[in-house]
Amino acid sequence: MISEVFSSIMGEGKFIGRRYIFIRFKGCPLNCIYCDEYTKNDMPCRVEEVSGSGIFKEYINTAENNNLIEIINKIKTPDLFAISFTGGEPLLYADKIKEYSDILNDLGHKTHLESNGMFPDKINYFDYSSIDIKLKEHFDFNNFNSKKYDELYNNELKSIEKLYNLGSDVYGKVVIMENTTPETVEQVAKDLSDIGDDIILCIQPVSPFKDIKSPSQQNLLKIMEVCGNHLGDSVICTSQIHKYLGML
Ligand SMILES: C[S@@+](CC[C@H](N)C(=O)[O-])C[C@H]1O[C@@H](n2cnc3c(N)ncnc32)[C@H](O)[C@@H]1O
Ligand SMILES: Nc1nc2[nH]cc(C(=O)O)c2c(=O)[nH]1
Ligand code: SF4
Ligand SMILES: [Mg+2]
Repeated sequence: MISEVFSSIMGEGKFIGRRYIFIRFKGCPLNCIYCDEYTKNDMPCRVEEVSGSGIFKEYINTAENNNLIEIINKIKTPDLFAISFTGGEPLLYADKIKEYSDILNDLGHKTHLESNGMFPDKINYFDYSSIDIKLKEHFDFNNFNSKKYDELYNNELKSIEKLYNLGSDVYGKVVIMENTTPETVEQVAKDLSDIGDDIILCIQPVSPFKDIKSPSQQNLLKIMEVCGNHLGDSVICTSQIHKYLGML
């Protein structure tokens, strides 16, 4: 179920720079061509021994609440902002994560969901939530047809709306690549603004991955501007700072 637990700086999205504990869950039904975590799905579970040390101990099973909660108590730090449930796709384990997040909230911690939004029916309340809005170009279209994509996109909007209505501090994130067009992302911004014009859209230039390249400065800025037509200044560029810092 869990592939790793570690403490680091939030490297993406609206809360970039904040101290987090990340709980990464295994497995994902999607296969985004840029995904930098896909290979972790078949790793044995590893848990950081000392907060931020990057020194891990392998565990066979952290599925028990007391074990995971114990681990969090051991690696939490005074600057801890929130605990992220990520993956893979964490909502594959929605019931278990609901249990964990209720315990963590009772212990005074904030929770953060990092999800691809494909399971709106599995959405529960999280203090913070990031829904990664996928674009058609994020998939190898040999196994991802237009009908399947439209269903995914609509589910992502439903997940954002559900989290918004639950009172979660929810934001959208969209990875843009070298050839992503402003029109494509503008549609995302328009659809988000129909849910709530105070929802932040994070434009995340892809970190180079295999032969996938980042967008030019001009393209990035053009994309942000057209999104601003719908979301005003609720548009921010966030690129994976943990990679620049050489951190997990
Ligand atoms: C690994 S996914 C796990 C959570 C969830 N499945 C999702 O897609 O949001 C976490 C985030 O990593 C980001 N990501 C993965 N690979 C990336 C890359 N090469 N460049 C930029 N962001 C990337 C995506 O924005 C994604 O939201
Ligand atoms: N530092 C750091 N920040 C992150 N924000 C989202 C991440 C993810 O993989 O879900 C991530 C990650 O893997 N590392
Ligand atoms: S949905 Fe998230 S975990 Fe799954 S392949 Fe895409 S980026 Fe990776
Ligand atoms: Mg990551």
